[in-house]
Amino acid sequence: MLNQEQLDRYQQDGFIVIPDFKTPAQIAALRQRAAEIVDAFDPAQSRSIFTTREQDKHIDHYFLDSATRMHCFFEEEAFGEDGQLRQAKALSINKIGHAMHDLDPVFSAFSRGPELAAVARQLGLQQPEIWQSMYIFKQPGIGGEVRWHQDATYFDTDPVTVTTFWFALEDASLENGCLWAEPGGHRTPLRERFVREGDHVRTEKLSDLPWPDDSTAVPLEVRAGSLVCFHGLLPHYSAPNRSPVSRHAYTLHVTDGASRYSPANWIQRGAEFPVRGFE
Ligand SMILES: O=C(O)CCC(=O)C(=O)O
Ligand SMILES: [Fe+2]
Repeated sequence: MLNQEQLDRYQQDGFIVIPDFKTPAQIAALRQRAAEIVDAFDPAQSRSIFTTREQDKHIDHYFLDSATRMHCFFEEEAFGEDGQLRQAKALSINKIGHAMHDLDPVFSAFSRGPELAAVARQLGLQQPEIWQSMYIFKQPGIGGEVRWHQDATYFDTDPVTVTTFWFALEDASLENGCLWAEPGGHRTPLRERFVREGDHVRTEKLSDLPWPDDSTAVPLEVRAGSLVCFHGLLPHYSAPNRSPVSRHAYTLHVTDGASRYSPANWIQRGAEFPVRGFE
């Protein structure tokens, strides 16, 4: 799948863009399925329109439970001061997460197959384990920023093996909030760790190293169908989407079963719902 030059580039930069990895038909099927999940979603389930402390607890549970389910999360700017949605529900959801790749046949088919298995192998994942899937809408007008982070913050393993497989389902541009990354930034240390303690999660600061800015980071403007793979220590970010055009993407976070997966990671799987790879 990848030639030596592309693999060298991955080592050098910490990311690689593979154009035309998915066909328009594959993308259409995933978009259709996502739209159906959103359509079936009852906003009262997430309780995210309430802001009291009691309700915050529900939001926590709604988030933690999503590790093994398919939950819809609203954009932060989805609601007006009157507590009502500012645009249609279908244009208000920030993302669906986090187990569609195992629970839904359409998502599972998109998330697996010999091509993905081959890329994972070439990137050094001996025993790929897909922990999480996210369908990110980056809605027109209100699509939220994803602040600078490293994905190893959320998928801590020893050694670091988490690798992100990010699929553009629409053209991603500077206007609609494409990804930004810092070439070579995968050689910087882990800055934060997201730790689960029972029903709570917290973020531990590990390093004072600053995040990149647009003097060193580059925008990853890619066409629909592109696959972007990146290293778990690569700092990345995406800006708010103030444009009238959405920026749908689908992303998988994958570790190597040969590395030790931290028992403090927020997503855990057991024999009742085992973690699977690309096969
Ligand atoms: O799509 C985005 O804006 C951010 C995605 C991301 O952080 C990821 O896939 O790890
Ligand atoms: Fe990320």
